[in-house]
Amino acid sequence: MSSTVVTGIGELVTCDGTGADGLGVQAGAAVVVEDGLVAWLGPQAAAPAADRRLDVGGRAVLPGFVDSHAHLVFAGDRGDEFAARMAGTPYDGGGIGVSVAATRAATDDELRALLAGRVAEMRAQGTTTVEVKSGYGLTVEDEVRALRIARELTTETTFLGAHVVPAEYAADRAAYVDLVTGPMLEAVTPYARWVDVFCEPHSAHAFTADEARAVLTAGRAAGLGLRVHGNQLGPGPGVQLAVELGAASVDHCTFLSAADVDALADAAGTTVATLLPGVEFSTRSPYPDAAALLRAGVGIALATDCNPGTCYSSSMPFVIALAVREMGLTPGQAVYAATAGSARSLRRDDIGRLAVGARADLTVLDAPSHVHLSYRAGVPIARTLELEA
Ligand SMILES: N=CN[C@@H](CCC(=O)O)C(=O)O
Ligand SMILES: [Zn+2]
Repeated sequence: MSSTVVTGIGELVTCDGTGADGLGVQAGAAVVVEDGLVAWLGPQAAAPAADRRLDVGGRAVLPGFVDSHAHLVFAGDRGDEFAARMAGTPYDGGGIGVSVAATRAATDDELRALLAGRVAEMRAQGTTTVEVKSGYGLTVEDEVRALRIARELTTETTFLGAHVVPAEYAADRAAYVDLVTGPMLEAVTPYARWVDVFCEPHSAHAFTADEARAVLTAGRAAGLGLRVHGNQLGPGPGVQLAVELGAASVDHCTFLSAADVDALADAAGTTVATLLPGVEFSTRSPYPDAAALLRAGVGIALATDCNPGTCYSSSMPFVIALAVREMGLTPGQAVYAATAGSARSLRRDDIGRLAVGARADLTVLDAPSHVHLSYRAGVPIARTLELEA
C-alpha cells in the first residue's frame, strides 16, 4: 500500500455540500491518497506523513468531473450536418441513422480505439468518470458489442437501443419496441447498468411516451436503472415520465413547463435534471434557465452529451463555462453540478466530492480558483491529476 500527500493546493474544492454553493472550499489544505482513495484531508500543517509528496504549486484542486451523459461508441463523421444546421437546417434526429450505418460497418478494434481516444480526451480535460451509452448499433449484436466495449472502460454503461427506430423497422415501430424490450434487452443486460430512451414527440425517429414507458419498465424489470432523454426539441412528456417512474435522471430539459419544474422539484433526491448546454450551443437552441431550476429546488447536473450529432465536444470545462454564461449559474454552482450533481444523477456518492473514503479522483487547474473554469473559457486549464509514480 503506498500513499501520496498532495500539497501546495491554492484552493481545495471538496463539494461536500458546505459553504458557498456547497463547494466546501478549503484554503491551505492537503490531501492524502492511499490506494486510490482519499485517506485524509485537512490543513497542510497537520497532514500525516506519506510515501510521496506531490506539490501542485498553488493550483486549485477539485473532484474530477463526472460526465454523466455521453454517446462515445460511434464511427463516422457528421460535420456536414453541423454546418447545414448552422446555415438553418433544424436538428430532428434523422442524422442518427448516418452514425448507425458507420458504426455497424466498423470493426470491434476500430470502435475500441475510437472510444479510448474520446475517453482519453475527456481525462486530459479533468473528467474522471464517464457514462457511455449504446444507441448506434440498434441490432441485438451491435448493441451488445457497443456495451461490451464500453464496459472495458467504465462501469457506467447505458443501454440506448431505444435511441431511434432504425430504418428497417420504420413500417413496424411496434416490432422494434418488442425487440428492444425483449431479446435485445436480455442480451445487453450483463453489460449495462442503465436503460435510456429518446422520448421526443418532435422527432419522427424517436419514441412516444407509451413506447418509452414500455422500454423503461422492461429495463427496470431486468434490474437496470432508468435514464431518459426528454424535453429536448420542444415541450413533451419525458420529464413527467421520468419522475413517474423514479428515473435517476432526465436529460436535456431544454423545454420545461411550469408543471415540469414542479414535478422535478417534488422529485428532488430521486430524479436529477441533467442539463447539456453543449447541445443548445451546437443546435442553436434556447438554453434552459438553470438558476430558476435551482431556485425551485430541482437537483441539477451538467454533462457534455458528447455525440456525433448534437454536441461533438468532450469538454466539461466548456459545459461549465456555457452554464455560467448562458444558464445563469454562478461559477460555483456550475462546478458543483458538474461534480456532485452529476454523481447524484448516477446515484454515486464515492465520486464527485472529496472526503475520507471517497475515490481520490482529483482534477487540477492551472489557475488559483474554480472561477477560472468559466472566467478563462476555452483555455485548457483543467487536467486530471495523475498520482501514479
Ligand atoms: N437526442 C438524442 N440523442 C443525442 C443525439 C444523437 C445524435 O444526433 O447522434 C442527444 O442526446 O442529443
Ligand atoms: Zn444524449
